[in-house]
Amino acid sequence: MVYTAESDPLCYPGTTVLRNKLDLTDQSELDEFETTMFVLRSEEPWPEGNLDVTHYLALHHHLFQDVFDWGGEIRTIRIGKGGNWFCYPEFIANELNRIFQELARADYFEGLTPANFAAQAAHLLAEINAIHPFREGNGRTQLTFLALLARHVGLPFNAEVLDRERVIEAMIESFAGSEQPLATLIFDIVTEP
Ligand SMILES: Nc1ncnc2c1ncn2[C@@H]1O[C@H](COP(=O)(O)OP(=O)(O)OP(=O)(O)O)[C@@H](O)[C@H]1O
Repeated sequence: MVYTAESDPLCYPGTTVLRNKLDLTDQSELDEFETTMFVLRSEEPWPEGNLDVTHYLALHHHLFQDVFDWGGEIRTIRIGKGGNWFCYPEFIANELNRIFQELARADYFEGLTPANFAAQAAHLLAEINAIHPFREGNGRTQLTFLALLARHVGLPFNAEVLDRERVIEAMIESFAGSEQPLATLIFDIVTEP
């Protein structure tokens, strides 16, 4: 996805194409490579972990290890999308720790009704999106982590509900302070069709 970014050492000079392991300098070729590898890696078993920051970073590393050298690493430049600036890099580690401590304190959403799970998971995802820890691959890591959480609490994860436009709209609304569309989307994902 195209970002508002400062001059970016992770890109090939004079372009907005991220340096990658195949040295593809054409954005559409990189997109295709990224998608292929993401799909392959997401069909493999995901890294084991404790639903904490380390686990979240390991998940991103797993999904993007074939494409970028910095899979699982926190970004170091400021980025935004559509006029929304995400967390400044110097605060990302602390913010991630804070939000994942909240998740632990909430017992990883165990034992909640689907509606309550959806509301709490919407808040978690909205926070993680506002932090946007990685230079790329945030949306896909968010949704993979949501699938992990649903599995952890024994709820289904109906991936066919994931309409791209609906996800992005709900995320943008959550950034603006309204988490309800995201909660409704997650409710639809974790309840049987
Ligand atoms: N204007 C915006 N404000 C806040 N969040 C946004 C905005 N536009 C998109 N997003 C969210 O940012 C995330 C996408 O981030 P990023 O591009 O790093 O992830 P990706 O996995 O590479 O891409 P995608 O999720 O689009 O496949 C998604 O959760 C998306 O909903």
